[in-house]
Amino acid sequence: MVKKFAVDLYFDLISPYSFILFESLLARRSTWPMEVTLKPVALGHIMKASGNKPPAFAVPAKGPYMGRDVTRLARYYNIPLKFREDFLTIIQTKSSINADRLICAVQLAQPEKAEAVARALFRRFWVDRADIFEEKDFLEVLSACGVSDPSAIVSSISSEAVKGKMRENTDEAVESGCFGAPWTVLTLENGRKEKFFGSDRLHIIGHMMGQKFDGPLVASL
Ligand SMILES: N[C@@H](CCC(=O)N[C@@H](CS)C(=O)NCC(=O)O)C(=O)O
Repeated sequence: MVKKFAVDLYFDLISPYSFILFESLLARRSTWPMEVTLKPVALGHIMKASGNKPPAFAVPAKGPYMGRDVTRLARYYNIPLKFREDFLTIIQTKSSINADRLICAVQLAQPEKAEAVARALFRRFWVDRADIFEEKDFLEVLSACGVSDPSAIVSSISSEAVKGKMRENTDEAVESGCFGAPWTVLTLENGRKEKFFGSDRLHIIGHMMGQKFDGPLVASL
């Protein structure tokens, strides 16, 4: 049996580049020998802990660039992401932490549904331009994904177990040198860990596993 590489994908739903890597990396599981573990994190905390700032606040020109760049990337990967014009307002007024915690809650209670829930949340926010901030948003997503007992899962978002899982992912990312999202940690055969910032290092991740990057993705979305 081919040995699989362990790949930890740290992401925040509020990050459009995280959505791009979520889809483009996961789609390659059918050809690359890897086991991907999804690790939702609190990007705001990572920014603070690493002394970073959201790019558009650090350098105003990065805001409009990001909109164009993300749109171009999404088109390249055939991901129906639509960059939101209200993105800067949203990151100043809302938090995705509960939506990220919702993924952790599903991972703890019904792990086989966690990837579908993460995808549904990404799509809801970045494709349908709907909210992922309130209990009603979460209930809709969980029901659509066939998660059983959605109300109990939503209530568990504020439990110590779920909050602790998010904290653990976030601290682990920061300790590994993370300063933004997405962040990927690939464990090589000799145990060495290679770390990657961004969705634009996919070809190098594949290369380090001895795999060829086969270009744009025909998404099954
Ligand atoms: N070049 C990267 C950009 C990723 C990126 O800008 N991520 C944002 C969050 S959406 C971030 O954490 N930025 C921190 C930074 O640029 O230092 C890519 O293509 O994925």
